[in-house]
Amino acid sequence: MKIAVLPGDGIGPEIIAEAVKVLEVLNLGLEMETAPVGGAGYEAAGHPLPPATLKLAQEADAILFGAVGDWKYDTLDRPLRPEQAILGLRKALGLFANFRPAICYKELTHASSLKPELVAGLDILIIRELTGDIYFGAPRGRRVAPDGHFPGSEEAFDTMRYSRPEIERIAHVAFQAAQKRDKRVTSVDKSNVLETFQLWKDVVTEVAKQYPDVALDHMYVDNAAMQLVKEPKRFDVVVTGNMFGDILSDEASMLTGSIGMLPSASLNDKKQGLYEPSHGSAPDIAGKGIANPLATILSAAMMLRFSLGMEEAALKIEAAVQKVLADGLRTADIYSEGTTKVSTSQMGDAVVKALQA
Ligand SMILES: NC(=O)c1ccc[n+]([C@@H]2O[C@H](COP(=O)([O-])OP(=O)(O)OC[C@H]3O[C@@H](n4cnc5c(N)ncnc54)[C@H](O)[C@@H]3O)[C@@H](O)[C@H]2O)c1
Ligand SMILES: CC(C)[C@H](C(=O)O)[C@@H](O)C(=O)O
Ligand SMILES: [Mg+2]
Repeated sequence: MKIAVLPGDGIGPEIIAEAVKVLEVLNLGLEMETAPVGGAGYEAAGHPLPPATLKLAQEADAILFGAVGDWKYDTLDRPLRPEQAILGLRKALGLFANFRPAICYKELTHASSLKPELVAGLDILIIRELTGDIYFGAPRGRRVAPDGHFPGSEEAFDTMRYSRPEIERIAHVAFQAAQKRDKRVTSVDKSNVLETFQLWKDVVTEVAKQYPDVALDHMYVDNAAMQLVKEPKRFDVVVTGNMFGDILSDEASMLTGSIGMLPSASLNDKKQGLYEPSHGSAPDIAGKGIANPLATILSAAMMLRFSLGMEEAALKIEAAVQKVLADGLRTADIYSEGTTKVSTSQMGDAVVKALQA
């Protein structure tokens, strides 16, 4: 099995190093090859997604991705910005289904932003459509007023769009995921305002008829943002569009204790997948050795499960993460009194040790 390892920028290389350590100790015979991406790709080859990196990703069975981006690239035009690398990979590989599980480990109920009783036992699966919506809709661009005189008259625009097949396939993914869980799907939209999400709601409702064993409800995104912090356990599977899913998954991460705990899997219809933490490159803490590597380590577990068919090894990693938390080890983002603060690499080492025990 060949894995493309793309560390990226900021804390990307720090957290990926820990996930690689964990995979190596399991001795699974994985062939891991590293390539630059994002700002690192721009520095190495003049493009955030260098052709050689894209080729490696296309040929791999799975991709383990860190994060891309840094404030210093904010002045670059869109095609050259580091973030285009992850968007380009998602599009090129057809990774339309993004799984972002928000699970609150019992050891972290006190690290959550909510009262412990609201998050105890929390297990939500956010399914975010990942290759459509306003992220990829055309046309998009900027327009200068014909007179060209007033900078203030410049206009910028993006297009929010979904086609019926795009909504159908993500709805099927959500209902099938719910069948293996608590059999409840909440479809999050903004159909009271947007044409795009009226179609979304109609299509999800139609697809639901094929899954009579799954209960479907619909919720507007503004209400969903509120319900997530009021009563998060009312949700089982949440299915939504690209942009709403981006925002709601960051919000949901704080129910689990930290954005550093939220893994993700982005899948196409061939089981090829890209696995990355839901967070970004965190330039504010990069190089300090304090980033939480657990979201990346848990993403590696998802990789073993979904793309490589190694369920047993995935379960081992998840159990090892639980063990280090039960032993009281915490990176700064999930630290609380009475626990032991550890660095990024100490956390990775502890997971390795738990796997060797
Ligand atoms: N998939 C990706 O590669 C991805 C995802 C999100 C953001 N980004 C990019 O990352 C850069 C920074 O964006 P941002 O600051 O808005 O979001 P971010 O997720 O990088 O950071 C937000 C906050 O969370 C903290 N944080 C994030 N990950 C952490 C971890 N593992 N452990 C501890 N704390 C952690 C950061 O220190 C910061 O305070 C931008 O260039 C953005 O575009 C990339
Ligand atoms: C970096 C950015 C393009 C990306 C997104 O918006 O999808 C990120 O926020 C994420 O959640 O993976
Ligand atoms: Mg995001």
